[in-house]
Amino acid sequence: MTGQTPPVLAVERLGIAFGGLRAVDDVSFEAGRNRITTVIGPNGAGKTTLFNLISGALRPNSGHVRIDGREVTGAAPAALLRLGLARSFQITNLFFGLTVAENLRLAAQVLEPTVRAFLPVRRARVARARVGELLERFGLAAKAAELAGNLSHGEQRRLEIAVAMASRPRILLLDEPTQGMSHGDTEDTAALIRALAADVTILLIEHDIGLVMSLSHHVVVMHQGGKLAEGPPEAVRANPAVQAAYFGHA
Ligand SMILES: Nc1ncnc2c1ncn2[C@@H]1O[C@H](COP(=O)(O)OP(=O)(O)OP(=O)(O)O)[C@@H](O)[C@H]1O
Repeated sequence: MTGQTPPVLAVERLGIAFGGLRAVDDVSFEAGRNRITTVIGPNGAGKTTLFNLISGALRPNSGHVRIDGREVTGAAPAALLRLGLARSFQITNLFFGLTVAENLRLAAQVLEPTVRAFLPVRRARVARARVGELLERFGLAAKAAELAGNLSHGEQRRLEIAVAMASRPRILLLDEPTQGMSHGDTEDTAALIRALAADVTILLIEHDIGLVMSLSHHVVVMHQGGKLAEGPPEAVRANPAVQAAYFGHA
């Protein structure tokens, strides 16, 4: 034993096959505490499948996922949320017919002590306080009473991240959080993600290489299910194998 604190999130030799296709093949890496670790790779490289394995949406055929050294492989998403792992989805995951505040309150309800969890919403003090914090932090206070379905695309993506943060997770998985955003919204969201890293360990899937370079502390490159390389952003970009497999393709 080294006596060192285990990494907040560790993936060890993780793998899953769909029929003959090894969608994630023997992938290992660690996400450092309060760091932004970004998974990149060409379409079909296995990034989303990797997220599905880590977040409990899929069970791996092989390998391990550990949170703070504790084995959580194959645990259900709700159990992982209780252990502090939250995920924001690439496909929008909001209730469009509810207001911004209501979406946040539903997600924050897990913070209520169990005995109060079924009390009327107006008495859920912890959840209500959390909603207030999130509205401020995510710049959504002016939209609190607006239906989520009426928000702009950029605001909806921001609300999704706020919903994922509602339970005060320690690990946040974000799947292409700036996809489809305008340049201005992308910049704002990048600043927001950077600020969030003060509180949480972030694992990101991102296609925008400029953003990957400016946001990430650590980059994991996937290719055909396997891990091709990992390291600091500049080192990864300079890696000839990465350039051939990924940056070489416009
Ligand atoms: N449920 C499934 N059943 C069968 N094949 C699947 C399933 N999910 C993913 N795949 C396949 O696994 C491979 C990896 O897909 P995945 O979506 O993880 O890639 P990705 O890197 O996230 O791609 P993109 O950047 O396009 O989102 C692809 O060939 C995909 O077709």
